[in-house]
Amino acid sequence: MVKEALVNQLDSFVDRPIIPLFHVIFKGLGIGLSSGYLWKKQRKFASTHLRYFGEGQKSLEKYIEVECNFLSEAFKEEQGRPFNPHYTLTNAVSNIVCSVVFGHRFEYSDPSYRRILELDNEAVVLAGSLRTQLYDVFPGLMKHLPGPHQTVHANYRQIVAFLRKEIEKHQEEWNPEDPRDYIDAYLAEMEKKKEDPQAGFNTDTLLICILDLIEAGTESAATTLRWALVFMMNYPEIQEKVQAEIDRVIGQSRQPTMADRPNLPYTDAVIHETQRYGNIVPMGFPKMASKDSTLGGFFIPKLAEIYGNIFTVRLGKDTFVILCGHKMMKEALVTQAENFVDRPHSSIAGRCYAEPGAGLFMSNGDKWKKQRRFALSTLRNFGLGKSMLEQSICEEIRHLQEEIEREKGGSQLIDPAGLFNSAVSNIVCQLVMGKRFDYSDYNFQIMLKYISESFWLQGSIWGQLYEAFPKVMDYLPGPHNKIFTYFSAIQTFLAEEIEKHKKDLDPSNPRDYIDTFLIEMKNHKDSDLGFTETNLALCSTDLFLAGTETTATTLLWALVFLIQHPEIQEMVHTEIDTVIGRTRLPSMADRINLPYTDAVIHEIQRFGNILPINGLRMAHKDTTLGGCFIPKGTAVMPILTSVLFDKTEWETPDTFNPGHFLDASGKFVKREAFLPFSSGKRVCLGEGLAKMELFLFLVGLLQKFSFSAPEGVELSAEGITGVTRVPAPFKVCARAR
Ligand code: HEM
Repeated sequence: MVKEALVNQLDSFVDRPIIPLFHVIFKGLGIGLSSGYLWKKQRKFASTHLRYFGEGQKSLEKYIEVECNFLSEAFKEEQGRPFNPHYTLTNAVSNIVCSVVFGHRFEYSDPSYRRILELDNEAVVLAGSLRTQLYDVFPGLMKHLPGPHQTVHANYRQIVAFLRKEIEKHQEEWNPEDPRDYIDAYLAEMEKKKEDPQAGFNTDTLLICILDLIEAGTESAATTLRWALVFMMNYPEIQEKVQAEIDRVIGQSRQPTMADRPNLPYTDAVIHETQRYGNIVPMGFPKMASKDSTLGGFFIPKLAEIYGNIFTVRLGKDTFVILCGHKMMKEALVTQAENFVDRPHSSIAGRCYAEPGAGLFMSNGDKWKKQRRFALSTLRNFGLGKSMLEQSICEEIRHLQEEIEREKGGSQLIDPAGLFNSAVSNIVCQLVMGKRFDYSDYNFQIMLKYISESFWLQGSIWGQLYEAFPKVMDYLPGPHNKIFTYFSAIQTFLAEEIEKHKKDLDPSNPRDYIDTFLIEMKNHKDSDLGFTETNLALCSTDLFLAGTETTATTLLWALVFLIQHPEIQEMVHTEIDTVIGRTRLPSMADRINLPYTDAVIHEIQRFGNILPINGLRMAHKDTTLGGCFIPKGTAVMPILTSVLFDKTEWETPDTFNPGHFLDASGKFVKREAFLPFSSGKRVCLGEGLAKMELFLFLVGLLQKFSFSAPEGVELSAEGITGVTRVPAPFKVCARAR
């Protein structure tokens, strides 16, 4: 996996993320924590010049030979008594880098350099502690609080002041004709690179570069040598064999050289094993995905190419079994439907849903079965499959068309996200609350904003931190708290609607889901199947949330893809003109006569891939899947990306190609691996509704408008992934046809 990320995908994972603790001092400069162009230039300069002043020339070996003498003398002075070798060793190792960078070494007895080494060692140790890592999560807050992070910053400031003096001395004595060391060479490069400020050759970057070189060149090698001492003491027989080999090959009188290495295979093996077993940088340094290679989105399916279609991933304290590819998904969600029907515990849901096991999305067992069946039949009664719902959607299309006309004004530009959210949400509001909201309704708009933001927050690092450390996060400030504030505001919004419904409820004439539920409650006074008022608010919230974000996001992707492929948009226009014309509104009966448009809508859903990791599932009992034993209670992640982009199912998986859904004669064809709504017993409850909305809204919009990007703007298909994968915010030009 490490090879896959760092070697095979080296371009995707070359950058460093911003680590707030270090950013205060390093500011993205230098070599170790920089990214992009600056990193490339600084790294290239450093590797070339380290080679020039050391490697490849005799001088580095000479420096080390001299230092070895000093070190042996210092050890001898202890006369076999126990002593702490820490700082003598560290100073010796550090002197090698100092010779290359500053052109001189420091005496072991020099108190000022000893102090720098102590400060650095303390900073490195503290930086890895749990309390200091809190700084990375809450930098804004922690910078005002006492704690080890303050020591880390204070230590680095003293080290930086020390290094700045070295640079100033070099600047005073600088002779461009005779560069003595790394700093001199860098000063010359600063003169040369004046025209290229992005490369970052200035004294601030120099300072951080030498901090990087000194720190990395000191701590790491010195720590490895300390481990070597530990292992030699713990394994005296190995120490003896190394000594025997050295005695035989080099003897006691002359110093070693690199040319001796091939003749010391046992010693060489011991050094390698010391590095492996010492494991001094256990976590590596964090790398940042510079392209969209998200775990759930596209990276995990890549892993499937190496590990097969079923494997385990640990995220924090949680373990997930990952399922990839259409065949594995079918085996789990359809063939073994009963075994994988439940959802695992989620700390976020646990806090949101006041009643345990409430709602539609997260509930399990009999309660879920009953509530799902009730919701489906109620939605059917109020419209699905009936012209009533089609009429509501068509009425909403008229409102949407008017809003687009109003918003675009002279510039022709509209911001589609808010409009689509309002229009789509109004359909589910009709079904659940029996009413639609005006697009200018303040409260409604606030709810829509809360929905989008909480979907994003739940999938963000904040949501993930909450899932991993709920007890700690409960007490900490941060954006994760908004998830709960928003959820409870949405729930209150629905609870108020329920109160209103209770006042004018006519049991013989239910108007919507809320009315039907209130009536049903009377038949379930003694059951625990979730027919309570709290659960009504929670189920309504689920329908409102799931019914808004998903379909609106798919419509946004539709605009992105149709604008990126104007020839496809034109073919859809032509088909609609031929079959429906431009005056009457579309109906579901038209779908069969619009095979190309239908194929385009399916391809938008496939390529849009709006729920990349699907809903989580849990093994209901011990079972076997793909030959692997899955114990009861294991969380399972059926990755939808891996089905919608399955190389064995789609002719051109990585291309937007409506041809995936058309046969040679242009007829629409269904595809088994088309699973944006997932599959099995927990398949999306709103699939029928969503399909109807997507068809009617898209055809209604394309009948009236041609869409394009504003002059000079290229829309991106990269997407921002929270729980859903949404396009980055964009504006479009809507021209009336
Ligand atoms: C393009 C639009 C939509 C897409 C792509 C979509 C996709 C999904 C997916 C992938 C799941 C998880 C299924 C699983 O765990 O296997 C789901 C669940 C669900 N969806 Fe949708 N959905 C969409 C629209 C809607 C709409 C309009 C509604 C409103 C009625 C809705 C209501 C639900 C509910 C209530 C669940 C939970 C079902 C359960 O756990 O039993 N969805 N959806």
